[in-house]
Amino acid sequence: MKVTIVGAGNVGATCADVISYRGIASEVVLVDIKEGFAEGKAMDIMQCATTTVFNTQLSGTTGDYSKTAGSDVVVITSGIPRKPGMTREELIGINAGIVKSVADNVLTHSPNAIIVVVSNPMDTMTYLTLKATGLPKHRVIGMGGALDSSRFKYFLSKALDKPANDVQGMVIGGHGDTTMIPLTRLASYNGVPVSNFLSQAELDKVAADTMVGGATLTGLLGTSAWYAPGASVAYLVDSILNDQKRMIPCSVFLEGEYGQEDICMGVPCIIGKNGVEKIVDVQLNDAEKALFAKSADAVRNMNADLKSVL
Ligand SMILES: NC(=O)C1=CN([C@@H]2O[C@H](COP(=O)(O)OP(=O)(O)OC[C@H]3O[C@@H](n4cnc5c(N)ncnc54)[C@H](O)[C@@H]3O)[C@@H](O)[C@H]2O)C=CC1
Ligand SMILES: O=C([O-])CC(=O)C(=O)O
Repeated sequence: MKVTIVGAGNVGATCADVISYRGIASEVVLVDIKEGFAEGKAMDIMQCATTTVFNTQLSGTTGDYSKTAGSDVVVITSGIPRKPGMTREELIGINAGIVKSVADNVLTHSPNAIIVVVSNPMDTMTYLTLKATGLPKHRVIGMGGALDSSRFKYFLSKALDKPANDVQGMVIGGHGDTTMIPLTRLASYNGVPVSNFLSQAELDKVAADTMVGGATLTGLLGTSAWYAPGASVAYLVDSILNDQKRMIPCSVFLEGEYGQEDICMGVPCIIGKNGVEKIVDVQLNDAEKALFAKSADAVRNMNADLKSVL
């Protein structure tokens, strides 16, 4: 199975690294516009093959999309990341043009690929990719919910003082500092509701920390995060390529689900070899439905800024 990752920067290269050492794909092509950059990242990662022990064939190219031909999955991470104090939404001006041209280039050589959109503002970039390419909705998947959910489980595990892998939970809604919806009501410690162990104030703090998880890391690192983002993309790609049918919150096109139309935002999806195979209705309560509607309003406002590129 072949994966192309466009953007060999922090997130793209980390994703290539995880896909390689976990043997998720047999072939990975990294693409960047910076001369020699993707080639260098690919060579560096390939020189781990005998120490972390993998057989994935990873190569890099400076903009030669013919090398990406026949990809099963294409991941778009090209674009600029935010700096401390910025929101993801402020990246739209530069990233929209990049994402649109990249999507056109990859589809010329891989007309059947499933596209995973990572560049921010991710929900709007996913909507742009879907509208600009005309691809069926099951083949355009925005990655955000997998990452936000892993951060949610991290903060829950800290509050519970229990291993993160014993914690279940999901974040839906937009992938923004104020639009994410950590579903604390449905989170559990090995099936037991976390509300059995944590007070409402503690749960509120977990939710608040999760929502600004990316901003906190951007403040600490000077640019946005990459280890968890890259690993989250690899997790999603694994579910597609290996037809795992995992339930992963992803930004997908809604046509009435969760009360929304003509928008891409995070909802729980079954992800398999066909991409988005099903949207799962988790039966939100009234308060959660109100949060989802508010989140959708914000994402829709952002999408309105696409008029100049669409
Ligand atoms: N959806 C999510 O959960 C997450 C999204 N992001 C977003 O992912 C994007 C990438 O972040 P980083 O990897 O940290 O940035 P980075 O700056 O390290 O890497 C971006 C790479 O894209 C390349 N690039 C720019 N234009 C290109 C083009 N037209 N064709 C090919 N390559 C091109 C750049 O040369 C650079 O190497 C940002 O927009 C960031 O906000 C980051 C983390 C999580
Ligand atoms: O925070 C950012 O700008 C990058 C991102 O989407 C994340 O790490 O969640």
